[in-house]
Amino acid sequence: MAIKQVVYEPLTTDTARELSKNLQLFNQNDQLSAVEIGDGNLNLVFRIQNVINEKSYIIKQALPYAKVVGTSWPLTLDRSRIEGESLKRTYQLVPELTPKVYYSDSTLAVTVMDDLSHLIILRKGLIAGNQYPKLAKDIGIFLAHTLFFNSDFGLNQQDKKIQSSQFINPELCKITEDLVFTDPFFDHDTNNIDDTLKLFVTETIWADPALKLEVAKLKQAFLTKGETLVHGDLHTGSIFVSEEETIVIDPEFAYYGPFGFDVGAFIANLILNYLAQDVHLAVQPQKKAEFQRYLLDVITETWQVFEQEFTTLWQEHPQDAFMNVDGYLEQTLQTIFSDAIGFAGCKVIRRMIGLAGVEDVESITDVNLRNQVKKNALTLGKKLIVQRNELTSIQKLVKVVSDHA
Ligand SMILES: Nc1ncnc2c1ncn2[C@@H]1O[C@H](COP(=O)(O)OP(=O)(O)O)[C@@H](O)[C@H]1O
Ligand SMILES: CSC[C@H]1O[C@H](OP(=O)(O)O)[C@H](O)[C@@H]1O
Repeated sequence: MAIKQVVYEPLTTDTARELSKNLQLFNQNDQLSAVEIGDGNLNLVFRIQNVINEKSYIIKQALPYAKVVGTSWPLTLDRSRIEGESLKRTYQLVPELTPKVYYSDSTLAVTVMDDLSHLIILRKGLIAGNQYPKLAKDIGIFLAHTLFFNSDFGLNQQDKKIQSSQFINPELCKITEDLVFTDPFFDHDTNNIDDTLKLFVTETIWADPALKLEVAKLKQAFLTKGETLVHGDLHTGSIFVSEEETIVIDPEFAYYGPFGFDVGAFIANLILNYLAQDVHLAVQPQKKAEFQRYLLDVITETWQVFEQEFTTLWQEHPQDAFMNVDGYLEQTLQTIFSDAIGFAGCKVIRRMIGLAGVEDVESITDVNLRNQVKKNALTLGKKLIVQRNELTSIQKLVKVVSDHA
């Protein structure tokens, strides 16, 4: 094993290659290639590969600032520790859906994990119009097992308190509090709004007090509901897929938060792809209808699998004396569902007008067509937030999406 690094410094391809040899991931004489492949908003990601036998690893390193903005936005390196610890905990619960961590160092802020380059990032796969038959089942299972077994329902309640203290993540939570729950709902300078969309945003979002009241409640839930260890950023860019595999990466926003948060993030990003397909597949109406149907089926099946699996875990692994009380499970699931819809609405809106848009929509080059998708998303996001307590079944949610024009 390597001698522990005592000073932080950002890796280069050369030092990343050297680190992988020091960690004995490879033999000293192996010829290695090293490439920085990070395309996310925050971190460096190096792929190190033996050029002869093609064995490879990923070294992810946090930078002391937010890469998308630059050094003017300092950011804690502790997010790397959180990500490593979250991946390890998740691997205990759902190993087939999580990359294995081989090494982590909180000083150097690195996590060494499986290379998943044989898979594709879900967002890219969906933009290309690909369907993934295992996706809904896998994410439903992922959500049920991680959310249940890290909560007071499925984890010894003393152990849960101790575990929650390892996932205090104030700086990354603040990013979400600002970028998801606050800035998009005001005329804030972090927002990224085309001039031609500003009037619509002003009238539809910023001037709607009823919407703001509901967002305030959802933000309060994010701030105070320490129910379970959530991934914290479960968008379609955080999921690797193929026809056979689904692997969830990038839990640096993990913290003890509301059950519905990850469910809502996943649904929101499927909805954004759904709306963007109005443009991407405009010239193939039949394929568009079929693909959008597929996306709605993924939303439906994910929730149904989550609900069934959560119910089974609740019945088979209860940690609380009240869990066999009539109606408790049903009420818990209903609250998770309405929270999830509200969070989904906030996430849809933030990706349309806040910092850090999504490729599904930003890749639409015609500004008028892009704005039309954004307007649809903003009004649908609003509906989800305001109507979340009336949308009491997955069928009702899917109908709101498919009826939305
Ligand atoms: N384990 C991995 N295997 C292969 N590629 C990866 C892996 N982890 C990350 N990547 C690549 O790096 C990109 C950014 O990774 P991500 O964890 O999302 O970084 P960030 O935290 O900056 O968003 C991913 O979109 C993917 O292309
Ligand atoms: C300044 S961070 C913006 C945004 O980036 C994160 O996503 P990712 O790193 O996975 O692309 C997260 O969603 C943050 O809200």
